[in-house]
Amino acid sequence: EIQTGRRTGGYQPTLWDFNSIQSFNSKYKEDVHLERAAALIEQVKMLLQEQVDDVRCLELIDDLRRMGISSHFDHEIAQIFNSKYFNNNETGERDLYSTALRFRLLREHGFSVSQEVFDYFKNDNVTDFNPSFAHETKGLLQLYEASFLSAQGEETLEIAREFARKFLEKRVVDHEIDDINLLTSVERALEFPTHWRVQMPNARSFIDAYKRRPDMNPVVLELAKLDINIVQAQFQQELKEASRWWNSTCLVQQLPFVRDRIVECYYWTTGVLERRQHGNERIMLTKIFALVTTIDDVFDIYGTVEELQQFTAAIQRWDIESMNQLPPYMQICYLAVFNFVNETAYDTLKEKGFNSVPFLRKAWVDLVESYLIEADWYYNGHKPSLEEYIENAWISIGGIPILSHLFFQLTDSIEEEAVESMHKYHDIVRASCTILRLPDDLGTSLDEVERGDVPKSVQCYMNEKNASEEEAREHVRSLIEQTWKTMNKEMMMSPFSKYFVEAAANLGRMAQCIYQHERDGFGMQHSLVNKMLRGLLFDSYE
Ligand SMILES: CC1(C)[C@@H]2CC[C@@]1(C)[C@@H](OP(=O)([O-])OP(=O)([O-])[O-])C2
Ligand SMILES: [Mg+2]
Ligand SMILES: [Mg+2]
Ligand SMILES: [Mg+2]
Ligand SMILES: [Mg+2]
Ligand SMILES: [Mg+2]
Repeated sequence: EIQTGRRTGGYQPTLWDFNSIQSFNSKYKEDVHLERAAALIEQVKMLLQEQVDDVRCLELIDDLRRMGISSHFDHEIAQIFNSKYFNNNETGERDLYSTALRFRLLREHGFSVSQEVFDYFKNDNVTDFNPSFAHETKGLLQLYEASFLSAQGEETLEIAREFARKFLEKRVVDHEIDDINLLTSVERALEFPTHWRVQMPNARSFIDAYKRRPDMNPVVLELAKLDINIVQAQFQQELKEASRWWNSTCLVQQLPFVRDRIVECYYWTTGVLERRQHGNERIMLTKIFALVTTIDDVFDIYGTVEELQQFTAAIQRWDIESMNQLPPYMQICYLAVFNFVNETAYDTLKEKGFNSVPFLRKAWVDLVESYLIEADWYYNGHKPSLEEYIENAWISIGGIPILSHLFFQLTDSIEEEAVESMHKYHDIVRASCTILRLPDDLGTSLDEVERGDVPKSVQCYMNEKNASEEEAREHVRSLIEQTWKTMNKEMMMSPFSKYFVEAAANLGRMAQCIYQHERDGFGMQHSLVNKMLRGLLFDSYE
């Protein structure tokens, strides 16, 4: 029923208070560890350059990324991919495993290699893959992984995914995979394909798997174990700074109903911005996540319709005088956003000579307008169709200000044309926000609808199609898969900086990570996600 008056979100307090966050420490800040890591990095560079067998080289590159250390080797890896040898399409080999591995890594590195490399493995009337490959577990696994790099209309990759999934699942069920490491890799891929996995939050579990492999390289393993501890020490420093900012805003004290989740906000950024040098960007992004969470809760839980209309009007006007008409709890929200935007815009103007205020302002206005639409729907008991809902909800998830701020942070020389293209909302923005929105609905909408919120994608589909919840969830999962095809195409074509495109893809990936198993790893602090979070931020890797 429609509850009026002040509600609560039913969220638990934070698991880590200010003092516990400030007390985290790591011995891996010391030079002795940094020097050892530097020496190991040089040895792995040699390893990369010595690899004459290109499949072994591809496997090493894949392993380095999954263990979270490939950013040390960007230059060496780029050299390898740009060498003619790797780039030729008419590869002689007729081996499913190496063809699929090469295809995935080339596409992941921005080469739009054609799906036709798989034609050889299809049956005569090209409607499916040749069943003679159905017993090659390693080849099937790489074919399955490669299929997630598909853009719309790439029929062969569509067929590849179904073919590989069918036979991999069969081999798992029939216990036909004797190699425990291969079985682990297959189960891991069937749960989440590599292409959908963020790097740092998954690194620890992959290092665990790597050290059990007979073909693991001890130098690579030592570097991976040392490096994840070194990066943990860096992440802790960044988290402490973000926590000091959050504490100084006093938003938690003044708005006790909002989610106090600064650690989870910071954790999110370790998936979005995976490069060591982007520490300041992670701290800025943490602030955005915290502000979006706060305002989302004001609209979803606490504000009356009149107050929400006033807040929206004040943001639309974007002048400091507008604060006066707002109730006190909204004044502090307003000023927190206003100050944050102007502070980041100041940096962009100072460092890059570009005035980002009009674009950042538009991003925040678009967000609160979408919140107001949802609030109106809720208070009027409106049940939108799935299409009507998504048309607004890809905006109300908060990805637009996130990506707008990231655009200015991650673009070195800012061109007016690229800024306009980004802010008309380029397809890559909508794809990223949609892959952020849909897993969020799968993870949070049951709690949200129970406490009182607008029907979300799952509920809209159930209402519209008179479908069961499981049918609705399956449909939403298929929408995520479809949206990834748009994201894949945009990643290959987009005119934006490599780091921005990477962050846009990772923003959605991290939602899939936070809401894995369709539970709320953010608001409700789901234990599985919390274990991964502690493993990356707090517990050293021994
Ligand atoms: C960072 C976020 C993705 C953004 C702010 C907090 C979130 C975890 C999510 O919160 P939620 O309440 O689920 O958003 P919505 O469903 O109310 O739009 C929206
Ligand atoms: Mg909400
Ligand atoms: Mg909301
Ligand atoms: Mg809402
Ligand atoms: Mg939600
Ligand atoms: Mg919600």
